[in-house]
Amino acid sequence: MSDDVLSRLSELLEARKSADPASSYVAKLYAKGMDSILKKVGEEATETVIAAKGGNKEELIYETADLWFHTLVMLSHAGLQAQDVLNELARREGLSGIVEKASRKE
Ligand SMILES: N=c1c2ncn([C@@H]3O[C@H](COP(=O)(O)OP(=O)(O)OP(=O)(O)O)[C@@H](O)[C@H]3O)c2ncn1[C@@H]1O[C@H](COP(=O)(O)O)[C@@H](O)[C@H]1O
Repeated sequence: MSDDVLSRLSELLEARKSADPASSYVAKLYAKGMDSILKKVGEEATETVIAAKGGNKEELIYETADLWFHTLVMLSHAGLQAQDVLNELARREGLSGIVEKASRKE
């Protein structure tokens, strides 16, 4: 598979589905279930907003990484991967290209 960070992390999150919750943070989250994962996503989203308001770029990067990571765990628990979201963004990019071309013709 591809060697980018998101792909590697997606593979790791998939592998953690059969890992021991005692030795893995991700396996522990899976064992707690979707509601607990969503609670973490909500907390990390709030911490990201607070960091953005605070204006410290390092804090914002750190909290956004926490948020992205927990949304990846959420997707994985739902049977999805980062690539599914990247595909949707690519589809929208394609759509905006079509809209741009159409508006240039007008
Ligand atoms: N990228 C991450 C990552 N980002 C954040 N976190 C964890 O997410 C948690 C963030 O939650 P908080 O800041 O609220 O800290 P906390 O109080 O310890 O969290 P809670 O106990 O309240 O859930 C911390 O425990 C971090 O360690 C991560 N844990 C794991 N990964 C990746 O996932 C891989 C698999 O991890 P394990 O399953 O632990 O092997 C690792 O190799 C990493 O690549």
